[in-house]
Amino acid sequence: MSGDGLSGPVFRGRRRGLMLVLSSPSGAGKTTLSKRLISLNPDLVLSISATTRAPRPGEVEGQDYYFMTPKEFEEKIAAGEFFEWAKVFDHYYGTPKAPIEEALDEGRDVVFDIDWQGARSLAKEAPDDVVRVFILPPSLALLRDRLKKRKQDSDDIIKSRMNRAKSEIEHWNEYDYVVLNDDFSRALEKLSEILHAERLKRVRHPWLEGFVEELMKEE
Ligand SMILES: Nc1ncnc2c1ncn2[C@@H]1O[C@H](COP(=O)(O)OP(=O)(O)OP(=O)(O)O)[C@@H](O)[C@H]1O
Ligand SMILES: Nc1nc2c(ncn2[C@@H]2O[C@H](COP(=O)(O)O)[C@@H](O)[C@H]2O)c(=O)[nH]1
Repeated sequence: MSGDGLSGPVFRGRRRGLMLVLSSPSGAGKTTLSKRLISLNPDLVLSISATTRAPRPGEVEGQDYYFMTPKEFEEKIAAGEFFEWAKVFDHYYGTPKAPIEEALDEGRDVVFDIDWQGARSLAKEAPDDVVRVFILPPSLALLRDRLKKRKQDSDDIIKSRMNRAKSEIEHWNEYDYVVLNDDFSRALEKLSEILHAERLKRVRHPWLEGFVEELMKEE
């Protein structure tokens, strides 16, 4: 795990990966932030969610989402294939379990772009591994502007996302960190700092116990 300061060649691979969960009202910038964070951190992978909503222009199957019908989604729920799932804006969204478990076991960190329901479920499922960050927009007026300028949703969809913004923001204090995405570079820098500090946490380095035990045997 490069870049965490505790993982020279001797310790490489001994840290368990962490789950960096980003939530925000729609349009606050979590997708853009998570993609930039990943481009700066090769050890970081994005959790690709499944959804029953239609693809937006330019969205690619398997890169942005796994797009599926409600029937396919419900079959996967029944088969226990999701780490968590929720209904957001009247569509199903869910986190496939297998790729996440594989990445964490390999000691890789995973970023999640999910709503407050998903964040709550993941924190319950894996309290030691989850780090929750809430992204706030500078104002609701600027949030609406960003959704409009993104040019990917109809006016009706933008309206329904704005209607839901306050009920997402209401959950801000369930999160470990809150980042205000006013200036993009500054928000990205704060997110990077959170990631790097969290990587250093004692609990993420189980090898330390054995290391200190050996250290204490020395005269
Ligand atoms: N700090 C910023 N200043 C101005 N525009 C921004 C900033 N951060 C992101 N944006 C722009 O705002 C729009 C919405 O960002 P993004 O799609 O990342 O939001 P999101 O939170 O992932 O939304 P959704 O939940 O709908 O997927 C994009 O066009 C993005 O380029
Ligand atoms: N609980 C989950 N929420 C998810 C997941 N994937 C995405 N989302 C959230 O849904 C809304 C809408 O996303 P959009 O791509 O249609 O704009 C947004 O808040 C996402 O964070 C998931 O797997 N689980």
